[in-house]
Amino acid sequence: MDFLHRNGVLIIQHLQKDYRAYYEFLNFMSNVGDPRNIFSIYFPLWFQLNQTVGTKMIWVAVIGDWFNLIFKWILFGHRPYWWVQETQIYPNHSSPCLEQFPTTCETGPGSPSGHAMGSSCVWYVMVTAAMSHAVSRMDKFSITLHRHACGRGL
Ligand SMILES: O=P(O)(O)OC[C@H]1O[C@@H](O)[C@H](O)[C@@H](O)[C@@H]1O
Repeated sequence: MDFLHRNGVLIIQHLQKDYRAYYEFLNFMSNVGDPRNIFSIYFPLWFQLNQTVGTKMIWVAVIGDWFNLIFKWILFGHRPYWWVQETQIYPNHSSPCLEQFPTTCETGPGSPSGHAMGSSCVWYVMVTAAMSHAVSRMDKFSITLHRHACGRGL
């Protein structure tokens, strides 16, 4: 497990150091995808616009959270922020410094991340809904164009 945690810490350091310029964007994406928004914003909103997407949202929240809970019970993984303080693999107090954010300040087991699982599900449902909406509009537009062209004898 130490091997996994060590590599996880390296990835976090890489993201926090080399992608600092994208902080606002990544934070925005993370906040928009926050699963807690499903119940208060996305489900009521999507259910009005499209019942299928609204229902998908609520299932994603329920099934996603359930899976996350089961995986957390099984793995019971450390969070990188406390693991770097507790592990013995960094000699002479050379443990890396990881930046924390309000969403990462959680006390329960950290692996797998509920936030990562939930946000990717939210984004998946929203992006696929937007894409199928765009495709159906394009289809309608091309049918109208085709009819128009046929009507003019082109
Ligand atoms: O398991 P993780 O990654 O700490 O994420 C859990 C948290 O993820 C957040 O997105 C949710 O809003 C919180 O309610 C939840 O506790």
